[in-house]
Amino acid sequence: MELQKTSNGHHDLSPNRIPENGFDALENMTEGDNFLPNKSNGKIETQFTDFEGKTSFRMSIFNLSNAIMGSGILGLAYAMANTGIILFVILLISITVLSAYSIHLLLKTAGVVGIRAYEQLGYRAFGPPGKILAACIITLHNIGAMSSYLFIVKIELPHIIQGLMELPDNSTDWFVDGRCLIIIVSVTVILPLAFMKRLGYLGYTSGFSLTCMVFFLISVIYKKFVTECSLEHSYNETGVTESIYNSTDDTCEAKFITINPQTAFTIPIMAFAFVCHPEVLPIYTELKNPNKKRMQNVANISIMAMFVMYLLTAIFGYLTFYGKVDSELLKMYSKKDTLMLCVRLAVLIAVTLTVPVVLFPIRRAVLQLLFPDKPFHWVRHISIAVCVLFFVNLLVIFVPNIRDIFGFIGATSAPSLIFILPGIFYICIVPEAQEPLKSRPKIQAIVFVTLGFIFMIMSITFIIIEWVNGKKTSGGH
Ligand SMILES: NC(=O)C[C@H](N)C(=O)O
Repeated sequence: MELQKTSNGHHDLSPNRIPENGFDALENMTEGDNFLPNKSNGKIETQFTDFEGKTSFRMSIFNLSNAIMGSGILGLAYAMANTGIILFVILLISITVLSAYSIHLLLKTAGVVGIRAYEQLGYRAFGPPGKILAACIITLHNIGAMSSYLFIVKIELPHIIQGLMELPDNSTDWFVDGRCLIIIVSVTVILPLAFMKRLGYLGYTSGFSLTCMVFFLISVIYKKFVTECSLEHSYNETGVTESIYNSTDDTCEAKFITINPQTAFTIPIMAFAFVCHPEVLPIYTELKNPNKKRMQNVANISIMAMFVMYLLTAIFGYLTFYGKVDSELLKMYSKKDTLMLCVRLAVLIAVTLTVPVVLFPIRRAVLQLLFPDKPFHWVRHISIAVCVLFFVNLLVIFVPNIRDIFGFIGATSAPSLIFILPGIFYICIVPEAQEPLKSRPKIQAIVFVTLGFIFMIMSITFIIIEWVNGKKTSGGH
């Protein structure tokens, strides 16, 4: 689709010129595009004319909640075991509030310039390097998130099939080989959903994915009440159930505050669990009757709902297994238990249905980097999805441990996406005339960015120390 060029060579996106297919216009959008500055109350607000969204408020909440909710939830009980209940609650509340504030910064910045693409905000702030940086961080982060989801499929699906078919644990058939199974799931479920032209179409699968997670939460709560601590059984690698507690151990006691070497992973795990920022602007682009307040409401409702689910899962998961809880909560439940078999299946469905949502921003980033001026084309749309999924499949086949993914991504790209980039974009893009550098919102944003850097440096340092020590104590394995 051709957009009319203005006299200065930029695309004209004025309301009189709303293209028939706004989505193409968004894909076509280049750095020099004009938007409509609209001065009201002395503030420069820009109307979005790039794309006329059709996704309802409710579907947008489902999509954003689905983007937030993923494998991060499985690591939260482990985080609580390594911080204690009080410290965990304080940290979780802080990350929730900061995450919502970060979305406020993103939406406000997008409103000022009239662009609803993370990479384009990078461009407005720092030119081409800013755009490349934003695209790379989004790609890195979302590939990490997708890998962690497929990792769960690789580990859990064989157990479910073995349990349902009552096969012995040492069976070597191809249909209980996690590597084959992720390829089958990728081709039959994920790829068709990833081929959808719009994120809005995934609202129904996102709603279903959230329902599966609610079932998971209810089961975790139920298990806490039917499991006696001293009789608790843990599923181990050989499939033999065994008591995980001994009388000299105090692991049946809940700790209120704990600090140990694994505490280093807490902030990265929580930060990872709340990342949804690459999906916020694409969801905003497709929202019906978009304005900042409406999108902020979508974000606040989604974040609050996920906060409640995260808190309950962490508390009840921790109070079931206490200090022995694994970094992947599901590993703690017996695989002979039919209820937990269904729960595993539900989590697996939930994370599988999240993969296409997380893939959308990667494709957008790749398109913005490699084909910035090209109109929408099915071949590009499909081939990027195929390549990304192929790469992620390869990665998952070689990933050693899910905790390392949480730790690494949580420590690097998560603070960048939540704190550093939205804050820096806000400071650079919102004009001095509208908000001077010494105004309260700008100072807040500066503090926010500084906090992000502190989190990032602290987490990376702790994790490196933990890895080095861990290697030493385990004889380098
Ligand atoms: N969307 C993401 O990047 C990760 C997601 N917040 C999770 O917990 O898995």
